Order: sequence, then structure tokens, then C-alpha cells
Amino acid sequence: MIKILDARFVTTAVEPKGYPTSLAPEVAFVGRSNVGKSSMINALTGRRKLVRVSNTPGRTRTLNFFDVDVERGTKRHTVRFADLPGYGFAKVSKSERSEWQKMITAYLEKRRDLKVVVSIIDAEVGPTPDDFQTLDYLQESNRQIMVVATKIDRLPKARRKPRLQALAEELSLPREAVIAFSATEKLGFDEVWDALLNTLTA
Ligand SMILES: Nc1nc2c(ncn2[C@@H]2O[C@H](COP(=O)(O)OP(=O)(O)OP(=O)(O)O)[C@@H](O)[C@H]2O)c(=O)[nH]1
Repeated sequence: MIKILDARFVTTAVEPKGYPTSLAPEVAFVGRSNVGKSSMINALTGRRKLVRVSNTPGRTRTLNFFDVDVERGTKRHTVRFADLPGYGFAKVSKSERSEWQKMITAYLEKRRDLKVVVSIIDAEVGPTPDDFQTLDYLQESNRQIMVVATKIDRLPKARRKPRLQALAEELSLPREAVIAFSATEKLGFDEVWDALLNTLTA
């Protein structure tokens, strides 16, 4: 049984000197622009508007940090979430793309508190070439990765299991390594939190 006790915005940063000082193990969320990352963070923190959900894709241009106090059973934990700007948005210029790359690589290479990267895939659409590229990069950087397939509500119930199996195969991962999620139907909350806390407390 997972219970969110509190969730709060910490700070925004674009480069390492702006990162908040270490307090708690950190979980970073990455995904294609418009994949549903903000909605997922809001759902996981039990807050409707902690992260703004935009109708205009590609709005998040900074790293945003949040602290979440969570209770599982009798144990309390504080986990820091890092919301990374979405990738693969077609309308950005080359220079914006390279700024994005610099920002992300600096974070992923240097952040010592970073324990898990949640790679968010659209259950219906993905993985896209950009998703593969990001996952390859994360694997090369030896980061612990968790794959969450969101917007699973868009698939009829009978298609969900086979779709997750196919996604896992496409990503060369065991089936249980891909967690289904839906912010709109509130599916996967316990599963994602359990996986995160199991990894962070291992
Ligand atoms: N059906 C469905 N729609 C979702 C879900 N999560 C998000 N959406 C919708 O997908 C769109 C994008 O959601 P956001 O949460 O803003 O996505 P984002 O990845 O943060 O987008 P960027 O700001 O571009 O990085 C919105 O219209 C959401 O309402 C979900 O689980 N199911």
C-alpha cells in the first residue's frame, strides 16, 4: 500500500550549478515530447497540478526537481523526481536541439544522486527511433533504467497484455521490465512506485 504524504516543487535548473543539493535518491523521467510525462509525474505524486500539463508539446525546456514523501507499509521515504525536457519534438530548431542534448547529457553524466531513469514510452505508438536512441544512450551510460508504457487506456483491454509483450520484445527486455501506466485511468501507480522503491532501497 503506497501513500503519498507530500510533494513539492524544489527548483528549476538548466546547468549543473543550478541543480539542488543532494537530499534524497533521485529518479529522472525522460520521454518523447507529449508522451504524457507531466501527467505521469502528477499522477505519481497525487497532485493534479504539480507539473503543468501542456496542450502545446515541447514546452518543458528546463530540468525541474520535486521532492516526494511517500509511505509504503510502515516505512517513509523521500524521493527526488527530476523532470527532464521531452525529446523528439519536430518543430525545434537545430540549435535548440543541441542545447537540449547538452543539458541532458550534462545531467545524466554528472548527477551523482541519480539512481533510476524512468523511460516513458507511449504504449500505443512507441518505441520511436528517438526512444531507442535515448535507451541506447542510457544503457551505455550504465544508468539503471525502468520502462513505463503510458496511455495504456487507449488500447482495448484485450490488446494490452499482447502489446506489453511486443514492446518488451522490441526493447529486448524481459516482459516484467515494462510497466503499464495510465494517468487518466489511474493504472500502474502501485506498480511504478513499488518498482522505484524496490530499486532505491535495494
Ligand atoms: N489517454 C491518455 N492521455 C494522456 C495520458 N497522459 C497524458 N495524456 C494526454 O497527453 C497529452 C500530453 O500530456 P503531458 O502530460 O502534457 O505530456 P508531456 O510528456 O509532459 O509533454 P511535454 O510538455 O511536451 O513534454 C495531454 O493532452 C494529456 O492529457 C494517459 O495516461 N492517457
